Amino acid sequence: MVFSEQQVIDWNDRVYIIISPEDKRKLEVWPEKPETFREVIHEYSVMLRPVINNVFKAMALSLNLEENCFLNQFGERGVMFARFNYYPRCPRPDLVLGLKPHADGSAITVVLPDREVEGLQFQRDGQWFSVPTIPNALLINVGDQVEIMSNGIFNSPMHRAVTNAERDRISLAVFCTSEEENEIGPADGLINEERQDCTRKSGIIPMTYFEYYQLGKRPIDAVKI
Ligand SMILES: O=C(O)CCC(=O)C(=O)O
Ligand SMILES: [Fe+2]
Repeated sequence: MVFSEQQVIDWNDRVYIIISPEDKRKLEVWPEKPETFREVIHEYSVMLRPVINNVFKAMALSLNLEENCFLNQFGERGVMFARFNYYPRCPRPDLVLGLKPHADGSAITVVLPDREVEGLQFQRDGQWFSVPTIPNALLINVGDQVEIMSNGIFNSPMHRAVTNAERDRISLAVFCTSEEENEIGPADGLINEERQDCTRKSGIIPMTYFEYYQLGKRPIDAVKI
């Protein structure tokens, strides 16, 4: 999305569509080719649901919380936004990023990274670490909504995609974002004397998200107290 002339453009082409719930799909903008696209993406979205449910439950249990507390905030009709990223090889990888540093605005993001070409990096203690390629593995990333639901215990990490001069790279990121009507807040049991509520109750508005992204800011900072 282009908001200003000064904006630094990311080195990637993308298709960005809602894949679930089914009645939110805008099929008129879905690619028609390859011909199997719709069927495969439908199957993928159906099969992701139990994976997502299990991840939310495991996260809640790991904090000794009621198993459905994150899942309920996500909702039966939590939305899956799919972003198909294509990063062409780039003549100046020293100057150009595929995706600028950002944290995801989702609850969790399920990434199907390129099978062979590395490019995704996460930041820790000011340093960037590359995610190794593991064919057919899914990478689950915590987004801002889970940082809020877990009252800051699970961090939504900064990450970026770098470019390279030799090979094109592709990835599919599915942003699992709570049902629009649901207000996100820290789960019961996570607010106590030691750990006060660290965010205002809110969902994160997608338009604000992309504006913040271009400015290199984290939208979650807008809801922090
Ligand atoms: O290209 C990747 O591996 C990750 C993409 C990503 O972080 C995103 O689309 O938000
Ligand atoms: Fe991301």
